[in-house]
Amino acid sequence: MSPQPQQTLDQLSAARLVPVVVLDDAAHADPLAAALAAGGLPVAEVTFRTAAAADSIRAMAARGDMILGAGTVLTTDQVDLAVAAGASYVVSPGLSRAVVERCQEHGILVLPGAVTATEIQAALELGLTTVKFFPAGTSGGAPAIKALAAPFGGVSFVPTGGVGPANLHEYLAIPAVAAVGGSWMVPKNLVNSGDFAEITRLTAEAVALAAR
Ligand SMILES: O=C(O)C(=O)C[C@H](O)[C@H](O)COP(=O)(O)O
Repeated sequence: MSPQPQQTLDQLSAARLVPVVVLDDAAHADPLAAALAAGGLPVAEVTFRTAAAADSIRAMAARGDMILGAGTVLTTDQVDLAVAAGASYVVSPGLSRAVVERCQEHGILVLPGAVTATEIQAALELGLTTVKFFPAGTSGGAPAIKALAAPFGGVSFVPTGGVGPANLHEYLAIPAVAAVGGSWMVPKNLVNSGDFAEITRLTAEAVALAAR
């Protein structure tokens, strides 16, 4: 049984950071999860950009210590695969009614991308109050979120795309920001070369920065 959407959102808000993971090989999933947990961040958004996504989520879920989501979810079939693999939340680059409604049927948290007032209103009409703000950097960044948070007082945002150590604080300082997502602590080259110690170091550094 998946956790309730609010429970998952509370976990992500407490973590403040959501590592966005692209795995070419599900064999890397368990050591990567171990590296993230060792860095103090047992959280991952495993993207459906690769065929290894569902098996990677399954391998990470088997550990029992991860807050696991599926990213780049574009179809209802991917929602079903993600939930069956053990994901407790789903992230989409944009707002798809079909994807949102399938997540709601499963009773799991869904974070669709929304960067305009119109997109946020569409999310509200689907009963959502948290959206992914993607791609954050090229959609106006922190000033855009502040401007949108004014009329949409009850909405919270998870900015992702172009977020890193240099601008993390601009986003986390905004009360409407629940957490930020990013791939900077899990670079693909380190995953593929098996340098999990460096991933733990980058993760611990990110956790320390977010706590400041
Ligand atoms: O398409 C999706 O649903 C995604 O998951 C997009 C990723 O969240 C961002 O591409 C990560 O952005 P960077 O941290 O700048 O690498």
